[in-house]
Amino acid sequence: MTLQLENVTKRFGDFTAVDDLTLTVGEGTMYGFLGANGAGKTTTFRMILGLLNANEGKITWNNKKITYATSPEIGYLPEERGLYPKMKVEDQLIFLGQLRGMSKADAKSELKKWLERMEIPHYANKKVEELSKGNQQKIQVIASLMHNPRLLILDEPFSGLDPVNVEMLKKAILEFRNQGATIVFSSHRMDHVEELCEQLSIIDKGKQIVSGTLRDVKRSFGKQNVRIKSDNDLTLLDSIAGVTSVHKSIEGAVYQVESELVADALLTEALKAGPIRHFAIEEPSLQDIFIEKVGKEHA
Ligand SMILES: Nc1ncnc2c1ncn2[C@@H]1O[C@H](COP(=O)(O)OP(=O)(O)OP(=O)(O)O)[C@@H](O)[C@H]1O
Repeated sequence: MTLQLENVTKRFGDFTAVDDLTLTVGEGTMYGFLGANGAGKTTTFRMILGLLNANEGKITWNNKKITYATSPEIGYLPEERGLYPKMKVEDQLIFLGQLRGMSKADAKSELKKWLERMEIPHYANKKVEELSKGNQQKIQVIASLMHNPRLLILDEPFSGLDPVNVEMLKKAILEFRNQGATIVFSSHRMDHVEELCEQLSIIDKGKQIVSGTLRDVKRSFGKQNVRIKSDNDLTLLDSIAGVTSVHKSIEGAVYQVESELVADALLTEALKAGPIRHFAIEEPSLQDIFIEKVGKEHA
């Protein structure tokens, strides 16, 4: 059960929102789809779901085009709210479950399970508009998962959720992954992507600028971070050749470096200033990679 996008392009008039995008997401894979605001993520999701037609290229799920007939296999969590504010939670979820091919009885029993799992069973008979933003997001999450889809397209799934609910949702998504579902999700939270995704793409102005496994993306970035905790003045370290950026904090600083030789030079210089409390060479974070790649493209 593979999702495949081949040379997909979407134009709105003269404007190209998605430009020649190719990617493959295999069964049991969690795929991070990253990009700055307006990069083309939601447009891509809408094309995958058949809500928008691509101008060029081909999109297939399990070697077939996604159509209304495929809809029971697909769970889509849109970024914008897609619930009826005046409708009761239970009625809403039954309605949405039925649209995904569930019987009324199945929808009823599944929604009950999910409301309990998400720790909001007492909201079943409330109108959606009476719920907080985060709880509305949980209802939307339930609507996208309750029919047990095999392909999950999640647009900013953690948006508006508190840390406890973020963990609850991560656990649920991971269970789907472990049962072999194919999952694509967008997020502006790089730490979530780093924690959950084996593979990822970064798109910028519709173009794919990075793609691959998390490990390969980090390796090919080429730079590392050196973290030093010290109570001494480390200003002299900022100008060492090969230091490409510096982030200072109360505890010390993190230096992005081009090689381990530069890390040696930083250690030597830091010790000249006095004792240090911590020294570590770390792999770059996805946040570092995103900021450098997307930032450079914008420059
Ligand atoms: N129906 C439309 N008509 C014209 N332009 C559109 C339309 N839909 C999207 N766009 C444009 O296409 C670009 C990509 O938008 P899209 O919503 O896919 O970005 P995104 O990556 O999801 O952004 P965000 O992170 O802000 O949600 C934007 O410049 C947007 O203005």
